[in-house]
Amino acid sequence: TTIQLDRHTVKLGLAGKAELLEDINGELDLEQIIAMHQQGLFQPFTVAQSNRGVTRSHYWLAFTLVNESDEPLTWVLTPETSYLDDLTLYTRSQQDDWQRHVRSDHDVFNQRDQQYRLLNVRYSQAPQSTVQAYLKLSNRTLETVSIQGYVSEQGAFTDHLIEENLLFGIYYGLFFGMTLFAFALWRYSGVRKSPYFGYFFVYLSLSMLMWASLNGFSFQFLWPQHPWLFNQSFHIIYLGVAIFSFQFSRYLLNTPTLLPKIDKALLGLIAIYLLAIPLRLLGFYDLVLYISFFSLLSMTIQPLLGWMCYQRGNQYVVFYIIAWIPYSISLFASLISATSEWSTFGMSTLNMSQLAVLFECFMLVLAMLAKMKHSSHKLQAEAELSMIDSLTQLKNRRYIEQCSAQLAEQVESGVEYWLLLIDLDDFKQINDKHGHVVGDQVLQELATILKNECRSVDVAARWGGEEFVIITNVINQRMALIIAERIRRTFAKQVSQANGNQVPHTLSIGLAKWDAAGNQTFSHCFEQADQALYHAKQNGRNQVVSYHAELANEQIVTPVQK
Ligand SMILES: Nc1nc2c(ncn2[C@@H]2O[C@H](COP(=O)(O)OP(=O)(O)OP(=O)(O)O)[C@@H](O)[C@H]2O)c(=O)[nH]1
Repeated sequence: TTIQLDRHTVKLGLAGKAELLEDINGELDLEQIIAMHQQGLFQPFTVAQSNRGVTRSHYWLAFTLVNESDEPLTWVLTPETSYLDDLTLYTRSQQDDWQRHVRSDHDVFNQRDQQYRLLNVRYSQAPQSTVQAYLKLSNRTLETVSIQGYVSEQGAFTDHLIEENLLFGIYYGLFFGMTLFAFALWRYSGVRKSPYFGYFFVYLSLSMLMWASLNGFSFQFLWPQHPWLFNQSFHIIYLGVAIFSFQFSRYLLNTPTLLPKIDKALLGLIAIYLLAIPLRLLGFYDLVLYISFFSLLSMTIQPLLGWMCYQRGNQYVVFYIIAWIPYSISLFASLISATSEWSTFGMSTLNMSQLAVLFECFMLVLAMLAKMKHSSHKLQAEAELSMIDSLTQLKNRRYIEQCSAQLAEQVESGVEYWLLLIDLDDFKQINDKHGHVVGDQVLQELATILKNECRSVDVAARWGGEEFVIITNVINQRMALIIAERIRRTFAKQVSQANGNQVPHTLSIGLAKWDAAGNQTFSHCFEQADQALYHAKQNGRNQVVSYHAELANEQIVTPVQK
């Protein structure tokens, strides 16, 4: 049970080098402890005994520190956990009197010997000397207890701190970088109304706060003057982390729609966690401690939630599932370590969790990106669907309006568009004679002809009722007339069949050149095509009429062979 110190001693664990005594009621004083030690009531302290679970017990560690060098040596003693309430160290050098060093996380930060995130005692040991020590670790309330302690030579400890701070600097730098990136994503990508971003930010902030509390940085940087804030708030922070992680998941995964029953259960859990917050403020400490640990434990079901949503077709949640797996495993291990005596991992699981939460948040940002991409595809698909005519599966009038505006913007000089306005002849009679269903069938047959007669670069659409539109960019009027004439003839030849009856039909076409490059508006061109169509109807139907300037005054239209 002796600890040999030298200039290179860094974080030398007391396990294996100390003896342990549990003081269940915390009533024993130094005299009694010394007597019990002499009676052999202490037992060897091993790593396996460091996790004590949730307890009110106080613990004593007895050990001896030896400085064999010819120089004085200053050492620093630190505990395992940041949230230890009280640390009392009794030391006796050679035959001197016993000295008592009392440290508490209820004291303001700058009272600490070493400005370090964990409580500590600094002690200068004379050359060639032996120091006998009893270390008492205790909490003022029910708490998860891990009783390891570490001794370091001060110079070596300072070097170690440089490394540790660098690592934590990188860690928090990555966290803040990610927060900024997520914020920029939210601010500039048009998803400002998506609630999952809001929940993500709160979850991220609370997670950082929770881990800053658990690793002790909160005492150093967040509330150095008000350490009581930690003891009053940490269960509420746990609850907040759980509440916001579930809210984030509900919105990201869309559980209300995909998993309605499970979603109700999640809402139930959230309600319990919310209720626990005022209970804690009212003083129900022990109950809320267990609820808050349970809330963290319940978070580990989230990869499963992701998996269930994935199976129901939410393919974009893959990143979400990957995000949660390492964090769930390490959170689970941390909780087992903290609340039971089974695990020998000690607090290394907390370090694992800290790394895992960084990875998790990074993957959750990717998950949100994936969701945004998915949503924009869905919106695009919906937008496309809203521009399709359901009866004929041709594009509809809305599409033509949008597409003509785009064509007008992008048109290059020298490109000519031609507009064909197609209208069935006496369609009302077809409906009246054969019924609406047959009328629909005729419209569908015409749509098929238009699809076949158009090239992929042309646009064919149903303008409304029994009127159709084609925009084509053939090189001259002759080509446009050929296409129009081919459509007219094919439709006239193809007699429809309905209930054993033949349904003959014809159509008329008004043709107009759309001088988009010359700033002619589409609606102006449409009017001209409409005038041409009017003349075709006036002139006996079943024909193509091409618009020209004198048309409005002419009685005779341009006939095309029937
Ligand atoms: N079956 C069916 N009929 C439709 C649809 N949309 C419009 N109609 C009918 O199309 C007919 C158009 O009639 P009118 O505007 O008088 O034109 P028309 O009978 O074709 O005469 P002209 O155009 O002058 O040759 C009306 O009876 C509408 O009810 C549809 O989606 N399905």
